[in-house]
Amino acid sequence: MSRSCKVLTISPNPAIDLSVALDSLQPGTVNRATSMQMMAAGKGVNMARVLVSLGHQVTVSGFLGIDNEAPFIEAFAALGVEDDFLRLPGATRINTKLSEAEGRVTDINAPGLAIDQRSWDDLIKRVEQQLQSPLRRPDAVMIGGSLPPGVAVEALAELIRCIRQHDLPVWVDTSGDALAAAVEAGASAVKPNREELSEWAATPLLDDDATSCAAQALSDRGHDHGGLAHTLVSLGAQGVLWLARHGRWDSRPPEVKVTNTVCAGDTLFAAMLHAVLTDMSPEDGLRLATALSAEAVRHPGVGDIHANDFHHLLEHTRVRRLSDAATGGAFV
Ligand SMILES: O=P(O)(O)OC[C@H]1O[C@](O)(CO)[C@@H](O)[C@@H]1O
Repeated sequence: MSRSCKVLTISPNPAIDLSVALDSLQPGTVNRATSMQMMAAGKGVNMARVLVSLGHQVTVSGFLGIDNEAPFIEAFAALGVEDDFLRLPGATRINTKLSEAEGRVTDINAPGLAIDQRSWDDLIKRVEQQLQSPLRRPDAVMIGGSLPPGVAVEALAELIRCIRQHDLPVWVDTSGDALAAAVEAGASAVKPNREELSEWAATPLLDDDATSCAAQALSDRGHDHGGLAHTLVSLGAQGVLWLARHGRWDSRPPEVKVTNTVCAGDTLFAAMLHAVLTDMSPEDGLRLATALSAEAVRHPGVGDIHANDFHHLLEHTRVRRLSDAATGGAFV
């Protein structure tokens, strides 16, 4: 049993995910679903699920609308996490995920509840209270997802700087201007996928070398701002590229039947934080996170470490250490 840590996850813009399974999506026609499922979600909530399954004590925070908070309250009770979400009038957004039999997923993510400056200031105060409390102070903070309407990227930067001033690592999974702002504000780790990295680099990433160069540029930019100990690039079935201060690795999961990719990235990021907090070897940590993320794509929701064949997935996940100059070499 590895060490249990305290983690705070913050979801400025959580969501109820409506996962709709269909044989194949025919836009502009009536489509019949084969199944439907609703789940309290958003990146911070999903990451909390993974961290709890890996044995950590988690507090969840962010903003929830009081009109439809029930699925969140149920989920938090089932998980055994501390609920520190601020409540606001209105409803939390519903994000629709259309997953086709062949594994393609179409996301329709709503904008979310508008947040005013006062509410954002309240969130920062609430977070600071936890960071200052000797009993509740976390070992790390994760911030996940898009920014809700009314929240500018400068506000995210302020939150990150506040957490860094308390000398805590802050892992941020976001995209677009918010990703750039997070890096400049000193985020400790980020996890763009290829498209998000391409947007940050403002260039198409047509091959592995271009992806690797852009990841290095992002990592260097983070170092210049005193943060980014970890840059993780999630590459879907191709695996993960990981640039850390102490080396570079990549990984490749075994082939799995893809049913729903929605929570793969959240699973990967949270499992990597677990690996770092519990001092796993880089190879074992990246193998675990990659395998768990592969497990996640087989169904809606996050990866399940208790899946019957998880050991098989783990054994068939390849990890290799990369030299500083190259991406070649044999998988170990
Ligand atoms: O905040 P964003 O970028 O709209 O993403 C939210 C979505 O991301 C997820 O957390 C999956 O990564 C979904 O549960 C959720 O609907």
